[in-house]
Amino acid sequence: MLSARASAKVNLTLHVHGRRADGYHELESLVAFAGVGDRLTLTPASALTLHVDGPGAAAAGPADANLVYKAARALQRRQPGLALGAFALSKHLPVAAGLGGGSADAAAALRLLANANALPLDHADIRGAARATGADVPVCLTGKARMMRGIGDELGPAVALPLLFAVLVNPGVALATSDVFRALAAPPLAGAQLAAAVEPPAGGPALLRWLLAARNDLEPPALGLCPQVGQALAALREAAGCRLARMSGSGATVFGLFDDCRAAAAAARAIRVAQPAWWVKPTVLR
Ligand SMILES: C[C@@](CO)(OP(=O)(O)O)[C@H](O)COP(=O)(O)OP(=O)(O)OC[C@H]1O[C@@H](n2ccc(N)nc2=O)[C@H](O)[C@@H]1O
Ligand SMILES: Nc1ncnc2c1ncn2[C@@H]1O[C@H](COP(=O)(O)OP(=O)(O)O)[C@@H](O)[C@H]1O
Repeated sequence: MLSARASAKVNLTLHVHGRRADGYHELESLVAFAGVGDRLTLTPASALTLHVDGPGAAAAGPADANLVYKAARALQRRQPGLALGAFALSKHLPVAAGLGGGSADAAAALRLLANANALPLDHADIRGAARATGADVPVCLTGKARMMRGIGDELGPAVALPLLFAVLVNPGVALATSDVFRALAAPPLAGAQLAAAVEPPAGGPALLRWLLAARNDLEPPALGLCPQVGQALAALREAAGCRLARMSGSGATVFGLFDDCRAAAAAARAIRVAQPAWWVKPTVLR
């Protein structure tokens, strides 16, 4: 049996440049990965199957619509002789949460299938299957912090982040990515003057200044659709030692960055006491 971690993705920044003719949006985002996630295993078998359990299993929807299947089928179309097998997904991340849980699961499926079939991860068919499965899957496949551009298909070099002590807070409301982009009502991309690609600075203080000067353009429309995003941001901002609080992706999960792991743990404890129904996780982003 092969096993892979599917780590939550956190968009430390997310700038939307505009809407393309096909409805997708070009963006620029510094993506990092958290120490919390789902777990996927693959046991050799002649047929492709998927069993889902864990606290998020029901919210993830029917197994046959799972992104694990979509990724496996996308790779099988490109590699007809692909050895498949029985997947088991332990679903812990909140669903439709801006943490890319489904994309992380799909990327984990591609990593396991690559391993089982002796395919290198940078094989054109693995990369093609990732792109065909979802905009966030290519970056999740790499699992390393980096800038993501285009609609998620253009990836910058891996970025060595300093230790980022964080708390992730999901206020228990599912937000569909497409609804948040629609509410943004971004201008068409055609004619937009795109600035040259920028890489984040190395080093803690410079990186924090750079992060503070950046934003998540999807936060205002998400706040309009889901006021609980504002409550979760306020809870983080009130916590001692919180340097930055921002929404990840299309929400509703927000993250706070803290001076050290004790401050992050204390903030997580206080938020859990005040909001026992929320999903609250202290973690390190890398
Ligand atoms: C916004 C981001 C930021 O990392 O994350 P999430 O909030 O979903 O985690 C991603 O770009 C989401 O990636 P992913 O969730 O894989 O998107 P997809 O399944 O391909 O697209 C879902 C829907 O989102 C919209 N969409 C997605 C990506 C993009 N660059 N422009 C878009 O307009 C489209 O309406 C699309 O139909
Ligand atoms: N393995 C999966 N985990 C979570 N959601 C999944 C999965 N497969 C398919 N989905 C569907 O994908 C949608 C987006 O889920 P998710 O990836 O959790 O969103 P987000 O990227 O906003 O965190 C959900 O509506 C869900 O029904």
